[in-house]
Amino acid sequence: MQEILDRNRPFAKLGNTADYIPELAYADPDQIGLTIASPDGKITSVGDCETPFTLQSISKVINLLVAVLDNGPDQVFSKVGMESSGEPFNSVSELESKPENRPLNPLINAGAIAVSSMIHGNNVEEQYERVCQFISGIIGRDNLEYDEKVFQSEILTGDRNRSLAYFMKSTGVIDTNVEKALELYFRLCSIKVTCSDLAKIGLFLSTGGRSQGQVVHKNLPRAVKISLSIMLTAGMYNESGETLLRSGIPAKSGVSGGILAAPPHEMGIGIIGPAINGKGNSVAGLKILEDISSKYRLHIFDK
Ligand SMILES: NC(=O)CC[C@H](N)C(=O)O
Repeated sequence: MQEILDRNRPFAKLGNTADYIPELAYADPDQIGLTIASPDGKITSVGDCETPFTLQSISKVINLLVAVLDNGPDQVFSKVGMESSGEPFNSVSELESKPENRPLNPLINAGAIAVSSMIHGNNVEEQYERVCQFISGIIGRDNLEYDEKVFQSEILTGDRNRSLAYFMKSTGVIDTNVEKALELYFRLCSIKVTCSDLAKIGLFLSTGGRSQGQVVHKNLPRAVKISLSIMLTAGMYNESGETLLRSGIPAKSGVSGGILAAPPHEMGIGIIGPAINGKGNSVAGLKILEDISSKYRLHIFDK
């Protein structure tokens, strides 16, 4: 693992920290960390895995799981599609051109905002707490919090997301209060995690939704299967096809530079590298994922 990390460290120089969310620009572009969680419970980390970062779009996977458990897949996918995307993650034109204006999938911004709005709860606080409890149950710590500065930064500058959300309200995809839906979405994107948290979530997904060997909700295996399928085809936005070719692992990126990966039945992987490329994916992180895939023969078509 150390060798893979060191070999790929220089790739960070080819990327930049996200600056469209101003607060994210302060991250250290040279931070690189990697954690693997094995099915026997062993957690192995190399590099800078202590510094927390915000979940950003990785939260979209969790939100999808909770929304599917809350509403059932039929209801969720009556509002949001399940296709992969050739457009940037915050594309407006794509949303406008789709039949019934349904977002293409739950992992692009429009789809994720719509999915968040379907999470049960009487108010944003309750919805947020339910998602946090879900994550806490997986990672085994209940002191989760969100980064207030990143959250405020997104609230202040998130007009592209706001326009996606208001458009979806106008077409009936969102049928709750738009500002509340956005507040929840931004809060969930701002939850602070570490590489080992991501690796534990990855392990949970790769084992079909088990925590300590137990399936904690009878509908989880189905919800996990749905999430992994969409991560495989759309988890890296308009770089998902190339990532599928190179790594072949269900994975989800975030603009803070995190990558969550879940090779089925194998392990959970958490990676951080805040220097991202133009498609919003960690440059060194993608390289590390590819090397791990080849080292441990994790490509789904290697089997
Ligand atoms: N790709 C991402 O991580 C995007 C998430 C970010 N919070 C946004 O909405 O723009």
